[in-house]
This record gives sequence, C-alpha cells and structure tokens, in this order.
Amino acid sequence: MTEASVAVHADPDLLAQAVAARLVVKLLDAQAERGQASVVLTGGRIAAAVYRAVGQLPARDAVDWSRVDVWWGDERFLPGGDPERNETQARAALLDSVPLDPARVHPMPASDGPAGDDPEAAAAGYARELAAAARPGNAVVPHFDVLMLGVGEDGHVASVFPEHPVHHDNRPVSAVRGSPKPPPVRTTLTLPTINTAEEVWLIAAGADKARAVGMALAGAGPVQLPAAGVRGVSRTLWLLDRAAAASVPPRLRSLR
Ligand SMILES: O=C(O)[C@H](O)[C@@H](O)[C@H](O)[C@H](O)COP(=O)(O)O
Repeated sequence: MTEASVAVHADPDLLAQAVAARLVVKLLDAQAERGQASVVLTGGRIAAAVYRAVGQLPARDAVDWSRVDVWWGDERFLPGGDPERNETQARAALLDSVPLDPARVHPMPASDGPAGDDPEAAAAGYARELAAAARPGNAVVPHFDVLMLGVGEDGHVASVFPEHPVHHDNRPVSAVRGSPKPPPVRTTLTLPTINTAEEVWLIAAGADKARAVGMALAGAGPVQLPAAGVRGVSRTLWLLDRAAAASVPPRLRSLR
C-alpha cells in the first residue's frame, strides 16, 4: 500500500490555487500518456474554490476538455439544477466554461431523473453507467486518473460517513439515507470504488478539519473515520492549508 504524502499551503486560497494547478497538470499528463483523462469530482466549499481557480488559470486552455471524462464521487439526492447539488456547483464554478463533450460528463442521477425519486435505483443506475465505461475484463468501474475528495469535520469523504451502513455495502455505488450532513439523502461511491483511482487527493482547509486529518494520517479505522480508509493505487495525496494540517504527524509534514 502506498504511503500518503502531505502538502501544506498557507491558507485556503493558496490551497485552492495549488490544487487547481496540480489538476491542470494531471489532466495534461494523462492526455499526453493516454490521449484522454478522467477526473472524479467532489462537493463542498474547498472543491468549489478549486473549480473556480481552474477556471481562472490561463493554462486551462492547454487541456483538451473534449477528451476529459468527468465523474462524481458523491451527490446530494435533489432535483436536477438544485443549487445544493454537487453537479450544479461544479457546472457553475467550472464545467460550463470549458468545452467539455457533454457525453463524457457523468453526473450522478437527480431525484427527478428517469430513475425517479429512489436513491437505491439512482445508485444502481450510476453503477451501470460506470460499468458501461469500464475497460474490458473484470473492472466494474472505468480508469480514474484522479479522484478528489473534500474531508468532513467528522472524517467523512464523499458521502461515506462514520459508522454508517454504507461501510457494509459491497456494491460500487451506494444510496445513503440519514446523512449527518444535510441533505440527508445522497448517493456515493463506496470506499473500494474510490480506491480504484490512480491518484486520490484529499483536500481540506480550516482548523475544524485538523482533528479528522490528524487522526486519519495517524491510522484511525476507516469505519470510524472514513478518510483513513482512502488509498489511491499509485498515490494518496493530502492537500491542506496550515490550519487543517495542525495535527499532522510531524514525519509527514512538509510545511510551506
Ligand atoms: O457533498 C458533499 O457535501 C461532499 O462531497 C462532502 O464529502 C464534502 O466534500 C465534505 O463535506 C467537505 O466539504 P467542505 O469542503 O465544504 O468542508
């Protein structure tokens, strides 16, 4: 298992700028190697700041956006276009301003979508969409070059919350009811699916994240602290601001 690495930036704004720059380079590298790139998006405040920062980078135009696949790690199960949906936030912050191929943008279903107001059917539908894009062989999900995650104060990632039944769901995508973070109904990739990504980036800003970040890096259990159960295939990268990094074990700190 690859050991996690940690990069610390002075404040949330610099963190968002740095993650945006890394993301553009990651997409360019993937396209240079494979002719295409795939990214899994997350929700929350720091993710929105990253998307806005990508949108403002001149180098964003070096990416061939028509050959980028966009997936989501989780979604709030609300009607299409609801401002609280992670999809709506990502579209407003970045996706609407870059020339993506709409067929390669894969939002998780909305509660007023074809699967109806049933999060289990929505999760199953998204699992089918992932499987349809998987490489031939045994894979049930496509290759993800980079999967980004925000981190909750309680250590949740995507919509995998501490001690939640989702930990016992062995399907690739799970419906979540009773989320402690509103709204209560969501869909999410499960941890084993998240961990198929080549690189996973956990992004957190603010002192209220310090405890969860410190415990995850110190080796907490994934059921109690889901962020501790995240591992990218070739890289697990924690991208933090100074406040969120306050309890990172000293041997892992590379303060900037
Ligand atoms: O749908 C969501 O709410 C998320 O995907 C969730 O996992 C989020 O990324 C974290 O809660 C961090 O959010 P903040 O960056 O806003 O703290």
